[in-house]
Amino acid sequence: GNDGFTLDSVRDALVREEDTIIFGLIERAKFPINSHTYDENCNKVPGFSGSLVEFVAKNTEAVQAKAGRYQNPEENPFFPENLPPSLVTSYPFPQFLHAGAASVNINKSIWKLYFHELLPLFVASGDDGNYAQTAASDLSLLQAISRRIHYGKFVAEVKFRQSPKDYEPLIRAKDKEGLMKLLTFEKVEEMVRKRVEKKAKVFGQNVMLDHVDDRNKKYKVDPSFVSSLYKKWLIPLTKDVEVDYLLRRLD
Ligand SMILES: C=C(O[C@@H]1C=C(C(=O)O)C=C[C@H]1O)C(=O)O
Repeated sequence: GNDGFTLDSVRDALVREEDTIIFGLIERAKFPINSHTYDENCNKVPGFSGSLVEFVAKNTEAVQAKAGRYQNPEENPFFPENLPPSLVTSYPFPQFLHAGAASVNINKSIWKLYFHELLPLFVASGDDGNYAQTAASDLSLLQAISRRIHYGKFVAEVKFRQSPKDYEPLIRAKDKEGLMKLLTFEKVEEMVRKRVEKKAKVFGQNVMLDHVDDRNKKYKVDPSFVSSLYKKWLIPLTKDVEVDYLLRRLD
């Protein structure tokens, strides 16, 4: 069977993940850039080589791995190297994806994209010393973004099962462009872009008790940044994951 996965259900999961991403952006934007978090020559941890954010991310992932986080095929670690095994009994997650799914992990590029391009676009300059808190909010936002993008595996599996006869020849021919075209729904993408801009306005407004604060509209993250984040990065990367997954689908 389909283990309850349908095109509607996977799209609903992506819609709900938008909330997590937008709240994650709002939470990270509470702090200024705090560049010492990312500089391996600052906040040195004895015995650890790397920046504070790497220290927090690797150690947090290790704890979460032991507690079973990566037993769920929706979750992909940023530092899979040397990750400890789960210490707990696994919940029987449905094995909906093809086995090749495990080798699709673009978190290294997501990590670089986030720190080099995205972060400076939505946080203020400055330093308030909250480096550990900053690293923790970076990681939870990165995890939400990564979950969204890698959910492309589920989207692709649903689409493949709906019309294998359309997908199989393109997969055999390794026709990436043809696959990209077949899995793309422009209308859906346009709705996503509009909805996340609206959510950024609703979630990021200042809530006043006795009046609507519409004189001095200042949102906690810029709604047009959120829509361009989806347009330029999150949607294209989700589709890249869909294509990568499909290319392995008949192995
Ligand atoms: C995720 C899907 O596949 C593609 C990617 C989309 C996205 O990343 O939001 C939206 C529509 C499709 O072009 C989908 O069809 O829902």
